[in-house]
Amino acid sequence: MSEILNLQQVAVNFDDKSILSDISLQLDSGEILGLLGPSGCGKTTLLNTLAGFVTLTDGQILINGDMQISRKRNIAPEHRHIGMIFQDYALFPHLTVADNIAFGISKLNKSEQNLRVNELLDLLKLTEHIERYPHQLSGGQQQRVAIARALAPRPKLLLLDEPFSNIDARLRNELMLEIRQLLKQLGMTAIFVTHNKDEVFTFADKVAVMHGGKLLQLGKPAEVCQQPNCWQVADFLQLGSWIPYQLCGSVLDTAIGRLEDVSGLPVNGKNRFLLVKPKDVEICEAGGGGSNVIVNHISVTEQGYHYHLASNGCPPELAFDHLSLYSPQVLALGQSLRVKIKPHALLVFTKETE
Ligand SMILES: Nc1ncnc2c1ncn2[C@@H]1O[C@H](COP(=O)(O)OP(=O)(O)OP(=O)(O)O)[C@@H](O)[C@H]1O
Repeated sequence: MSEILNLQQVAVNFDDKSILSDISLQLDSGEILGLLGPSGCGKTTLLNTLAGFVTLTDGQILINGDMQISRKRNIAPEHRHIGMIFQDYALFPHLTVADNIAFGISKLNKSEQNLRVNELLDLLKLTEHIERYPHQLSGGQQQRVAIARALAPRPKLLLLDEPFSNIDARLRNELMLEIRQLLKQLGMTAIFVTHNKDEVFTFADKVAVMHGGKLLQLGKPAEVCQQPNCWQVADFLQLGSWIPYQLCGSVLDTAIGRLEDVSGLPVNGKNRFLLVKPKDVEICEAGGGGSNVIVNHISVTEQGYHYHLASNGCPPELAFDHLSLYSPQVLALGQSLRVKIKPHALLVFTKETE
């Protein structure tokens, strides 16, 4: 597979304030990258920098192996061969579906324009709406028009800023799968921004998790989920609950039990937390000792009951107030019980607390 995009130590400042720093990533032809991170971490700024709406402060961007962009060598957005789809689709309200799609290809002769528009109408199942205006379309149909418009100039790379945020939750999954299939069919390379980790796992081949203007981790969704490389990634992806621990030699103590022979962990100190995935917590059979947690919230989910547990009767330095447990077992609010951690696949981080 050929490389379409290569970012090397990209940095962007606004008014001398660092917004993006040291961003390096590569994307091969046909790959879909999901850019994930908390609000304000710089996702949209990164898309705008790639599209050419924001100027680089440092580093370089290489598009399709031959277009080199740096602070000294800027290339105008219209010459970058990049298509962009905005969160609100930004369709022209006074143009029909066909004219919206043809907007970026006005330099082609009329018959070529018509050929391309018709191809895209067909591909995106919009043919019956050809004469409609944006306000006469549903959110999903407007999104398809925006995609068709961005694809019309045959870009090398497609950028999508929160493409599913305006879509009804019930339709979202269906639409995501449909658009993913379409991009794959076209062999299109794409980067999309989202806050929603579930979207990334449905739509992306690769995930990039950002925080504070930096790229923290880049990898396949399953890799990032199973091996987050720092607490911010684990925290943002809500991979589990954080509980404090103390380490004494190779014995790790928590409010819900002791784990033996855990060698190679960071030495004891402040702000040491164990990431406990819900599947790694189990309820002890009766007679397994006194209670160590209390149920302080219950919700119903497709996977059974979701309980929030708080520690009960442990030293203050090991206390926690939120441990997730999914179970088909019926427990009452305020009920005390005993749980333990299954001693495998432990993830331990130094988590900075406010
Ligand atoms: N034109 C600008 N001038 C100055 N600061 C800006 C400008 N645009 C964005 N910022 C700042 O840059 C930071 C990153 O913003 P950006 O919109 O890229 O984040 P984001 O991750 O896309 O956020 P969200 O998920 O909320 O859309 C924020 O602190 C924002 O206030």
